[in-house]
Amino acid sequence: METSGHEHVIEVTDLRRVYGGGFEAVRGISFSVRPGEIFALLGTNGAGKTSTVELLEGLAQPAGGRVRVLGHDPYTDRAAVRPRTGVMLQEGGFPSELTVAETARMWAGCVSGARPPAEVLALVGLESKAGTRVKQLSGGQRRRLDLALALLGDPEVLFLDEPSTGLDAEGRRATWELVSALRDGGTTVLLTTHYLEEAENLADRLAIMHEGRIAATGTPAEVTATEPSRISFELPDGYFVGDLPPLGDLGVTGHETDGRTVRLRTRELQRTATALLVWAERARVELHRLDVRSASLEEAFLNIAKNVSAEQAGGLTTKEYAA
Ligand SMILES: Nc1ncnc2c1ncn2[C@@H]1O[C@H](COP(=O)(O)OP(=O)(O)OP(=O)(O)O)[C@@H](O)[C@H]1O
Repeated sequence: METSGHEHVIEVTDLRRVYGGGFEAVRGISFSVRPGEIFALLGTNGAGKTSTVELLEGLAQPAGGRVRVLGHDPYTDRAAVRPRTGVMLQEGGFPSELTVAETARMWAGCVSGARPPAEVLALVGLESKAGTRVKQLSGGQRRRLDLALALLGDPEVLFLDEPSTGLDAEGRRATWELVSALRDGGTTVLLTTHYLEEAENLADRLAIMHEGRIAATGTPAEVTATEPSRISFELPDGYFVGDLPPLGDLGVTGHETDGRTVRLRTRELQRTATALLVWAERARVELHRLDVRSASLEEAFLNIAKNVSAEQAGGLTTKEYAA
């Protein structure tokens, strides 16, 4: 892919966005997206995801910092960037009286070298709705039409703002498969989402935004690894926590008990679980209701949001985990 000699398709450096009333929605964020990568911006409501994506799409000028898409400034060099990008906004806002096919044809007229409208409608599974008026589509079908239109120009870079909001589970999975297939074909994708499962399933790398800043970034596994794994089990009859091997020696970083149930936190899941099972084997006891699991992206997300808020409440600046 030709990226004007740039290794990254999207480069964001110390980006800031300030709205009319002086509100700073994006407070100096940096990240980059490599060719053929799916990068997800996650965040709480009002975190600044849409404000950021609009800057990447060249819809507004940053208050500070720098954006490059395919090596160009998307705002001042819009003519160079726009034909090579596809954009799916949160609200498509199409004339509701037109049919799906008419909408796709109208949109294709605005795109140079557009793919046949029927082809993109088939890609998103809307071919049977070609003759249906847009106002008669369900919310999920409208989202799929938005996606079809973003694909008309066969873009090198695709911006998807909450692509699966309003879709049912099947529609969401179909969208994930399509976006993955586009990535496998070389398209670079930047998406925003509220769905942690979506980021976990789709994203090669992600950034978690909170109150205008990036609180964590990396692969889903790297971000998840910031949280400890958990092991829980029921103490065997006649045993107490003090009968277990010294928990510190097992790599346990914290524990709590609730009646007979013991919950351990560890950053060395395999070592802790193995030591615990070896102990149980030697003691000839069964650990009932044993549950061993890595942290989920959801736990990492909730804790990051909580910790950042707590730091800010304490007057500290947000910790940047950004790589
Ligand atoms: N035009 C505007 N004028 C003033 N403030 C705005 C404007 N647009 C957005 N904001 C504020 O900027 C902040 C970030 O909004 P943004 O829409 O970027 O967040 P988001 O992460 O996309 O949220 P959501 O997940 O709810 O869509 C919010 O506090 C919002 O109220």
